[in-house]
Amino acid sequence: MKWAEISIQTTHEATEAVADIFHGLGASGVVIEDPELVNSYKRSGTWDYCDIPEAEDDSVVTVKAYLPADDQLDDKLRVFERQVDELARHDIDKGRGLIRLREVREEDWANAWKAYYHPIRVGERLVVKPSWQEYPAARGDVVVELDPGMAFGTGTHHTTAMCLELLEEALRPGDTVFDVGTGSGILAVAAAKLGAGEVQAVDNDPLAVRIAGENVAANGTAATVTVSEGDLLTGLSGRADFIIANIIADVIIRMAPSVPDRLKEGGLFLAGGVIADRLGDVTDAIITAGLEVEKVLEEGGWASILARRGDE
Ligand SMILES: C[S@@+](CC[C@H](N)C(=O)[O-])C[C@H]1O[C@@H](n2cnc3c(N)ncnc32)[C@H](O)[C@@H]1O
Repeated sequence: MKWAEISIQTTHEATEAVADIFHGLGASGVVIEDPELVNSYKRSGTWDYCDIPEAEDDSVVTVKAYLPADDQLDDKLRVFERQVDELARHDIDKGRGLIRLREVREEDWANAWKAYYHPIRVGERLVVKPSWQEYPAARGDVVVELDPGMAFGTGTHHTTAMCLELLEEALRPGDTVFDVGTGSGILAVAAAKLGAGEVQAVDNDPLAVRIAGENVAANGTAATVTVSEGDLLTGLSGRADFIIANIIADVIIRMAPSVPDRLKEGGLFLAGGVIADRLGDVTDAIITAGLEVEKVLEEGGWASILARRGDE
């Protein structure tokens, strides 16, 4: 089968929205090439090997997707261009917006994203590594082995990394955790490995549910983590000590009012996926819902918020 690789040069801010547009067009794979992340990992020395050259302008992110090169391709391209232009209506800057098209063989793209994925250390103890790479674990390391496939969440994105850091810092052994928008399952698996007693993970994308289930099993955490398809907190049972939602600002704002009722007294809410410009809106929504903001992390234009439900 012939495939078309469509790539667009865009901004950090527009990356997720562009990836969503590609997914909406039925893309079988979306690859995000973020030179800022690559450069920061190369400089930090956490990658043992990397054949990606250092980028001169690390503000330009390339998002690539793969679509069948069939008679619907032209129509899909037109829809893609229109939807990217419409991002401006949501105050999202598409940046250069340069779109390229090339034909590729299936075997080329199926593994394209792997070049960008190496073991990384997050926080004090967590190490996230792809299954095909060896990592000699040091004493005390908590290793999460992860093949994200086409689901979001390798740990290299700022939002995931900050959530992992805050999770490691604040999770208590035995906690019940809800992971809303689990993607690859990375935070759910990390929570289980950090000692959570029970993790209920949910995503509204069936592909993510399948991939998260595979990662949960591959990490030997299936006794602790359940993964199901669902919208936000609906479908999750009981109350949690720790609710994580690494999604996007608008979705967090939408779910905030229902969070306190689903948290035990003193429980924590960790919200990620918030672009820095929307931090104020999201913290307002969290405070209005009745939670106390305890900590905010900001990195690479993204923010994560840790908030607590006080005692009654
Ligand atoms: C940015 S990814 C985060 C993935 C992973 N938790 C991480 O931290 O890397 C957000 C995920 O939220 C899911 N999502 C978006 N809206 C949702 C909703 N209303 N209910 C459940 N999941 C949702 C998406 O499908 C996607 O997998």
